[in-house]
Amino acid sequence: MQALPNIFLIGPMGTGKSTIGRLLAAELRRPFYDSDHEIESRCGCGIPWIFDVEGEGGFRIREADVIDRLTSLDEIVLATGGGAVTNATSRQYLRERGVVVYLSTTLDQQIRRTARDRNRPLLQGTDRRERLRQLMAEREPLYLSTADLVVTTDRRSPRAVVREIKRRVRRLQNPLEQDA
Ligand SMILES: Nc1ncnc2c1ncn2[C@@H]1O[C@H](COP(=O)(O)OP(=O)(O)O)[C@@H](O)[C@H]1O
Ligand SMILES: O=C(O)C1=C[C@@H](OP(=O)(O)O)[C@@H](O)[C@H](O)C1
Ligand SMILES: [Mg+2]
Repeated sequence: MQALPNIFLIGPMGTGKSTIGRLLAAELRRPFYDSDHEIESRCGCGIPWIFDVEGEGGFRIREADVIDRLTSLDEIVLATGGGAVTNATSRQYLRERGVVVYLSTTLDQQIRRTARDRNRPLLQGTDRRERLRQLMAEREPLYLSTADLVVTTDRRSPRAVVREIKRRVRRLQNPLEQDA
């Protein structure tokens, strides 16, 4: 069976990119990368620290560099951060270097799934619902224009989402084949 291309996951905070990416990579027996984790390990510091010291602009510079490096690899699964698509060059690299899957979810699910997390600076000290709604309004066109596939993660377990991604990516590769 034909090897799957690189698979890049995009979408808003809390949609499940990091969780599902890790599971998908394990099922496909290929390396998994999370751009946030890569940024933190290269910097030796946490994302909140980067936002505090270098601002969102500094974080985006780091993120664009990491996206370029990771999308240059072969046969990987990459979970990007929710704002990676705000960089036009990153969008180009994602589109050119693999299959891009937009994991979509509802605002309620985003709120529920990010409720206990303190590692997302953009959500600290704000009206979380309003902030997430505003980010989605700005970014949804970028998700849609960058993605090859859209897969919802609502009311679906991570494993069910992984099955759906595998099925849809294989169908993208072999449109004439009956679903195995
Ligand atoms: N399909 C899903 N159903 C329910 N909870 C999920 C699902 N996918 C992820 N989660 C949970 O939502 C939270 C955010 O997931 P995460 O992978 O960090 O999202 P992202 O990387 O897109 O911000 C985590 O606690 C994770 O366990
Ligand atoms: O939406 C965003 O701008 C961000 C999303 C985060 O990643 P997740 O989408 O994995 O939470 C992380 O990159 C940073 O906090 C900024
Ligand atoms: Mg993540």
